Amino acid sequence: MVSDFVVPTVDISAWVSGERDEQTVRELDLACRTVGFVQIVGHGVPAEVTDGLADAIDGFFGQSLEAKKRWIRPASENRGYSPPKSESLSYSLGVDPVARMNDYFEAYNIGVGKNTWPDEPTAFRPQVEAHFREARRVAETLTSIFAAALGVEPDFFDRIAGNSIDVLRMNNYALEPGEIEPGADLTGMGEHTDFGIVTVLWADQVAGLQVLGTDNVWHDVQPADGALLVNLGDISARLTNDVWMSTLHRVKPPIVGGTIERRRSAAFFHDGNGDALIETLPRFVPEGGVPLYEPITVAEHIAAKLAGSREGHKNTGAVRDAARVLAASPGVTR
Ligand SMILES: O=C(O)CCC(=O)C(=O)O
Ligand SMILES: [Fe+2]
Repeated sequence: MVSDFVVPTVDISAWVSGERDEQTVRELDLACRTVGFVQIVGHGVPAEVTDGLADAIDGFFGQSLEAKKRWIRPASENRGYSPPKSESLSYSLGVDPVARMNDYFEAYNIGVGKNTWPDEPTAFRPQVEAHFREARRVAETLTSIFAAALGVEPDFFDRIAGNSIDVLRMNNYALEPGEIEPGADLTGMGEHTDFGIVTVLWADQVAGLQVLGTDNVWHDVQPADGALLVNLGDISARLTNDVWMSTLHRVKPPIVGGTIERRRSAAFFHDGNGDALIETLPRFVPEGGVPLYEPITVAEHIAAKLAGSREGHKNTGAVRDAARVLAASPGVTR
């Protein structure tokens, strides 16, 4: 099948240098309306910072499972280490994964507020913090462009996200050849939408990330050289009555000759202030119509989604997302 699915590339260098360029606003708005994923270039993140992040990820996940398990925290904290198969992201949508707790990604979460830092590797904390600062700067540059695109006051996102409960989730997708059953339908991370305003994703160029297009087909997506992949989350869809897309995605690395190639990513979630009330912007509600979503605070929305993915019960509030997953042709890619 010939597909015209493309993740657009937008250069934000003008906004990074403080210039409110209109062309950038139009390009980003179009990407948000039609795909919900965008390749961001001109973001200004120094190569040393990205290299440091990759080093930190390699150093931490390269340790034994026993060593890593020392950094497990209670699920309610959303911090520290999550071993493989401890979360099932499709539960955040109310969709049963084929087998419960099937996702084999392992992760390490840090974020604003109190954190747990591993003692090894010793450079982990400064390397990860340097990337966290850069990712937050990029997210805030993006929300300035969003404000222009949405026709809201320039300080709109400062008000709903000036004290944002940002989280960085570093993911490692790796299975030893012996751990792979022949014919198994393995999922690195189950299908889900992100919860917040916007996600700034660093990933290496190993295949695995798939994005559900409006054609209902899963498409492979890799970051372009030097680009950060950015996608919208549910809060942006709620603000715009689904005019901006919180696009479904998953990680399903190809199995070649009984092995998968190890893959790494780091997702920075810019979610908004916990107590910010998210209501659809009036200009996105059709004349005489009602918004698709009820007002909700950021904290309430995230709690409902996390309860689904980490504690193993379905999120019954996610009926609309679940319908999209079930409508997609399973496993079909370009
Ligand atoms: O590993 C990836 O590329 C995607 C990760 C992701 O979707 C997430 O952490 O929410
Ligand atoms: Fe995601």
